[in-house]
Amino acid sequence: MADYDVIWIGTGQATGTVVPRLTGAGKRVALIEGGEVGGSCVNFGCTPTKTMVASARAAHMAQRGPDFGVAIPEYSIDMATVMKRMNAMRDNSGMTEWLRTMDGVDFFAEYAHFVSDHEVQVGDRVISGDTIVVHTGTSALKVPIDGIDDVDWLDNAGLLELDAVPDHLVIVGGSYIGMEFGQIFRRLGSAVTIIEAASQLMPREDGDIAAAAEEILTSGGIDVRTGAEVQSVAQPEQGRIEVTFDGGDGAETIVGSHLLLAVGRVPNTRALNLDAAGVETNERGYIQVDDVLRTNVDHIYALGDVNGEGAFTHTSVNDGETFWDHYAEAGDRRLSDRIPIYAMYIDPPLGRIGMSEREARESGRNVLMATRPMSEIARAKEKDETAGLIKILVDADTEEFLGVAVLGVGGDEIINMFAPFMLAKQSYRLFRKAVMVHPTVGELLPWILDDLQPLD
Ligand SMILES: Cc1cc2nc3c(=O)[nH]c(=O)nc-3n(C[C@H](O)[C@H](O)[C@H](O)COP(=O)(O)OP(=O)(O)OC[C@H]3O[C@@H](n4cnc5c(N)ncnc54)[C@H](O)[C@@H]3O)c2cc1C
Ligand SMILES: NC(=O)c1ccc[n+]([C@@H]2O[C@H](COP(=O)([O-])OP(=O)(O)OC[C@H]3O[C@@H](n4cnc5c(N)ncnc54)[C@H](O)[C@@H]3O)[C@@H](O)[C@H]2O)c1
Repeated sequence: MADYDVIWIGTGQATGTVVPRLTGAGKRVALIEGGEVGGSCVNFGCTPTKTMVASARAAHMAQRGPDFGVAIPEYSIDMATVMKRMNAMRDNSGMTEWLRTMDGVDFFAEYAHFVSDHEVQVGDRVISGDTIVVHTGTSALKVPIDGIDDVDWLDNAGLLELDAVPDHLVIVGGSYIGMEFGQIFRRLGSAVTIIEAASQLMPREDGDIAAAAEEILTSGGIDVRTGAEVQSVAQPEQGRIEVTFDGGDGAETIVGSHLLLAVGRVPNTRALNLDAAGVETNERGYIQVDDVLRTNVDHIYALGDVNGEGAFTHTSVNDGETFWDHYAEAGDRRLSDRIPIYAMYIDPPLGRIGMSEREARESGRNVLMATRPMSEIARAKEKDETAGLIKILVDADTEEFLGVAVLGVGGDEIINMFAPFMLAKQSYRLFRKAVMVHPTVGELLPWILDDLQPLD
C-alpha cells in the first residue's frame, strides 16, 4: 500500500479548492511546497501587483485632481507605505497555517523530485503515492543577453523587494509583466523605459489594441521602444545599468538605475526529475496533458501553468476543477471546453475573451466585427477616462461570439459578462435584446452589435 492516496507537489492556485475536497473524501494527502505557500499569484504575482496598481492609480488620480475640480497642491509617494500595504496583502501566513494543519494532510516544506512513477523524494525521505499531482508553476525566464550575469537585474519577485522608487527603471519585455510594472512605477515617480523586441507591445494582441495600450503608457510619460531587441547590458558602477538594443537605426544605449527582465516564463519542471517517472514534456519543458489534465502516465496529473495550457490563476484553478471532476467522478468538465479569458491590468485595463481579430481571420470563418472607441461611450466621458476601445467579433454563420476585447475603464470586469454567454453558445441577437444598467460602459455592448460588418 502506498504511503498516500495523493502526493500534491507545489501549492499552485488549485491547492486551496481541491486539497480540502480530497481530505473531505477521506484521502491521505502529502502536500509539498519548497517555496512560499500560495505560489506565484499570492506571493509574487497577481495579489502584490494588483495592490500596487491601486496605489499607482491613487497617485495618478491625485495628479489628475484638478481635471475634476479637486486641487491637490502637493502630494508625495510614501514608498514604505506602498510596500507595507502590498506586503500585508500578500501575507500567506494564514493560508500556510491552514494547509499545514489540515486534517488528512502531511505538509512537507521541501522541494520534491521523482524517484519513480509512484515515488517522490522530499528532503531525506522517499514517499509513495497512488496518484501524484504536479502543480509547480513557472519561474521568470532569464534570456541569454550579453553581460546579463554581470548586472543586478530584477525579476518580478525582486522588484517587489525594493524599498525605494527607482530613478529609472528599464524594462526588457513589453507584455503583461513589463506593461503592468512599467505603469505602476511610472505613476509612483520613476522614469520608465520599456524595450520590446516585437514590432508592437503585447505581440499576441491585435495591432489596434496594442497601439491604444501603447498610447495609454506613453501619454503617462513612459518611453516605449518596440522592434528593439536588447543585445547587451552592462553595469559599470552601482546604480548605473546600460542597456543596448537595436531599434532599427543601429545600436542605442539607455542608462537606467534598475533593470527588470519581463521576457516570459519557464515551467518549474527541470528539478522534478520527470524522467524517473517517465512523464513527457514538450520542447519548452511544459508537461503534456490530456483533456482531464492527465500526463502520459495515467496516475500523474499536471495542473496550472506547468502544463502550458494556461498562464493565469483562473486557468490554474479551472484545471483543479477539471482534475477533480475526473478524479472523483464528480462532473464532466474538460480542458478543451475552456474559453480563454484574461485581463491585463494596466489602467485602464484590457479585458479579453476568445479570439483576437487576427485569430478570427486565420480561422477561415465568416467573421463580423464591430468596434467602438471609449471616447464615444457616455460613462467613460463622465469619468473622464476615455482611452481605449471595444472590439466584438461574431461568427456570421453560427451567430455566436468569437471574441471580445474591452480596453478601457472597467474592461477587466465587463469582459466577464461574455463568459457564461459564450459558454451557453447563444446567438448575439439574444445578447442584443438584453437591457443593461445606465450609465455604464457595459450598457453600450448590445448597441455596438448594430455596427457589425464583415471583415475587409
Ligand atoms: C508579476 C505577475 C503578475 C501576475 N498577475 C496575474 C493576474 O493578475 N491574474 C492572473 O490570472 N494571473 C497573473 N499572473 C500569473 C499567475 O501568477 C499564475 O498563472 C498562477 O500563479 C498560476 O500558477 P500555478 O497555479 O500553476 O502555480 P504557482 O502559483 O506558480 O505555484 C507553484 C508552486 O509550486 C512550488 N514548487 C515548484 N517546484 C516545486 C517542487 N519541485 N517541489 C515543491 N514545490 C514546488 C513553487 O514554489 C510555487 O509555490 C501573474 C504572474 C506574475 C509573475
Ligand atoms: N494580468 C495578468 O493576468 C498577468 C500579469 C502578469 C503576468 N501574467 C502572466 O505571466 C506570464 C509572463 O508574462 P511576461 O510579460 O513576462 O511574458 P510574455 O511571454 O507575455 O512576454 C514577454 C515579452 O518579452 C519580449 N522579449 C523577449 N526577449 C526580448 C529581448 N531580448 N528584448 C526585448 N524584448 C524581448 C517578447 O517579445 C514578449 O513580448 C504571462 O504568460 C502571463 O500569463 C499575467
